[in-house]
Amino acid sequence: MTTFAAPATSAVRLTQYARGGGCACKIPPGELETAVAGLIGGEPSGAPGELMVGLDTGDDAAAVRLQDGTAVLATTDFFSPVVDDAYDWGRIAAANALSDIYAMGGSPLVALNLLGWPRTELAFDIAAEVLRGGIDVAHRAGCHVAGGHSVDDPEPKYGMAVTGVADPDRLLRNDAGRPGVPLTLTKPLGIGVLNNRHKATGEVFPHAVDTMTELNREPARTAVELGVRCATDVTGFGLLGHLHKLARASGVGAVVDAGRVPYLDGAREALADGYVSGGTRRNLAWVTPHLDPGRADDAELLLLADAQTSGGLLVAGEVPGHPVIGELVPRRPDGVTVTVR
Ligand SMILES: Nc1ncnc2c1ncn2[C@@H]1O[C@H](COP(=O)(O)OP(=O)(O)OP(=O)(O)O)[C@@H](O)[C@H]1O
Ligand SMILES: [Mg+2]
Repeated sequence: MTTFAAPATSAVRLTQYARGGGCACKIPPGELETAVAGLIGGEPSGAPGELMVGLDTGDDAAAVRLQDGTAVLATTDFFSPVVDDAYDWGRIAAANALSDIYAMGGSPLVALNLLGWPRTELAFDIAAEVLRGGIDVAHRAGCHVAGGHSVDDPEPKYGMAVTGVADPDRLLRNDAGRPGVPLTLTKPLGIGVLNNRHKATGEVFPHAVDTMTELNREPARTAVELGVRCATDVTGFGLLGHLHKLARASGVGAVVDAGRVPYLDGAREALADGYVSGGTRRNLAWVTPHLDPGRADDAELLLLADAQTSGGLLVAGEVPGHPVIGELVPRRPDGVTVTVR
């Protein structure tokens, strides 16, 4: 029998096992789009449902309309440790995976765990804590957890594949934005810089953990009830990256009022102290050719591009109780999709 010299749960700093962390470890948006470009197009013959949302718009989840008038949603997300605490990491990863279902206007139905674990380096009871966190959040969302898949992996990874349902006529799509509509953001930014500081120093930011474990269920439900048709969630590509994707898919432009964007306490200090992830810098570089920065300086732009993990919804419409941070406008002929003012 193999014996492990793995440290006890409380002694382990899980973020030290991750090269990146959370959604900041996503493949950069430009590289991802190049990699999946060849997958766009072909349709299977005899499929029992109609593909309403597929790869071409890079939306949050796939949507298939069944003949009974239901849309089935499918999405998956997993990443390396974003915080040191195993239970919190599990909760954050599950809230993040479920978020793509909410970002489409749906309700999660059943989730499967996806786990990568360095089994000779980290005790499996730590993985059990991660899974416990995930299940607790899924159950809070009213979602079954009914299986999964686990592999030996040099870097720990956790997430879920989630199936949900939605009304096909009331989806929140990322390509349904229209000029003149206000933009609402339902969680403050700054998760990326605080997580980066946590990884570097071990300081714990409970308010960031609270934000990341909060479900996007209520604002999504409210948006659907109010007749909103366009939204996405703000994750690894940052507000600027996800807004660029939404504006591009919708064929519109977008304006961000930088002074109205909310930030978590400590975010500006973390940025000033240099805790910026490579993912955030890549986000800004990717968006820059399509960005009119106005008078925003580099620090402001880095915060707006900060790679979020389990961030809020970016809704093309008003959601009571959450700040309006800009609006959609007509498309600009010069290729700029996002203007900061
Ligand atoms: N390996 C892959 N094969 C096919 N499609 C992929 C692959 N990786 C990502 N995609 C697709 O690319 C698009 C963008 O992915 P991305 O992960 O940024 O969006 P997302 O699912 O909204 O995730 P999140 O909200 O967690 O950032 C999605 O439509 C996704 O399904
Ligand atoms: Mg998403």
